[in-house]
Amino acid sequence: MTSFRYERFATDGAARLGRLHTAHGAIDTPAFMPVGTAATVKAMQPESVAATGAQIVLGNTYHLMLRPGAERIDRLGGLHRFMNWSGPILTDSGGFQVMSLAKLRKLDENGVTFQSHHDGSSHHLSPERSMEIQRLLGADITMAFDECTPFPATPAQAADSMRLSMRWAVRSKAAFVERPGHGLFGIVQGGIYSDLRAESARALIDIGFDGYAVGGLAVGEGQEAMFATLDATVPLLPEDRPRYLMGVGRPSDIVGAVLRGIDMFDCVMPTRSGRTAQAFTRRGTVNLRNARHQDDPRPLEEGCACPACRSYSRAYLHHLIRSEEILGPMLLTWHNIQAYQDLMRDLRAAIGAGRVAAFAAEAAAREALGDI
Ligand SMILES: COC(=O)c1ccc(CCNc2nc3cc4nc(N)[nH]c(=O)c4cc3[nH]2)cc1
Repeated sequence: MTSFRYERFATDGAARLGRLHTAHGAIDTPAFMPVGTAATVKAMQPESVAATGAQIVLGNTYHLMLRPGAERIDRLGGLHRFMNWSGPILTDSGGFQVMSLAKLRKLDENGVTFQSHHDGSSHHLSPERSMEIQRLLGADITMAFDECTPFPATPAQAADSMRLSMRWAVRSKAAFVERPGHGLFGIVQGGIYSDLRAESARALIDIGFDGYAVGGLAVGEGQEAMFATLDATVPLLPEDRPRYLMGVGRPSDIVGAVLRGIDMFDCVMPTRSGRTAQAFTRRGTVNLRNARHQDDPRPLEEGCACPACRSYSRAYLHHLIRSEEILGPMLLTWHNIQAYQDLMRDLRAAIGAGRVAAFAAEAAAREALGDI
């Protein structure tokens, strides 16, 4: 039986090269998790997601509890079977999505009561119910039930919100059912305030988790404040456990966070942007709706191994987008997920070679070139 275990192979400054072992397989870190919110990485078949090199995907408690329902997925064999993904799955715990999507939310010490954004039906989430839902889904990595502190927040507001999340972290840990190869991650809160972040990190370490997420970021604070918060938070986290920065981000966000000791990421950007004709390349983003591509026979990105770059021209991708053909978002999504996985692969290689700072500078210089 696989035990949930993080191995660290090398460090380069604060950056780490590692591997996380779970019941459904191993994840090489630093890793990017494609977002599979409603039991699908939108516009991609699971075998295509695996072909990009992605080893773990993210699912959402909030969306799946509303539709099709956690008990239904459990009856059908769990989320891995349901979505035909045999690798590790991490599920977010629902608090963030409730606050960003649900209607008529009432938050109290016990949890959150809300109306579904689909049909207005009433629902409730608490640390205990969130742990039960993530167990029913069969998540390899369960996230503690927390409140993502809104931005901006005063120090007092951030402190109250963080301390609620810490009380919920205790209840999450108590309700989590330990199983071999399955882990529970705590989530650090505290807004952009270093002292609150330190208090939150200490509280979570005292409770004891299999991994530590940095939450409450990528909420509009900007890259500078995000990096400053990481500088104040990550050094306080145990070195022998994975660190996960939730909801991040653009390539430059990911590179900067890896340099600060983050091991795991998730973001809707590559998938959502792929559906709006935005392609990520090493020379920055490319808007394929732009007429400048209509006669361009070149691939989107030289050297990229994805189907879009191997078999099609920019002119064809532009045509698909303009024609609103379904193949357009499919190919661009695949490319973007491939581009993110290639970035993580390059970061892992650079850390292993002790040259991650040089790699970061080269990547920033390439991105600054802009597309040609
Ligand atoms: C095209 O790209 C986009 O539309 C797009 C939208 C949102 C984000 C930011 C997502 N940010 C974010 N996700 C998050 C998820 C979180 N989950 C929990 N449990 N706790 C948190 O504290 C938390 C913070 C987050 N911050 C990034 C990109």
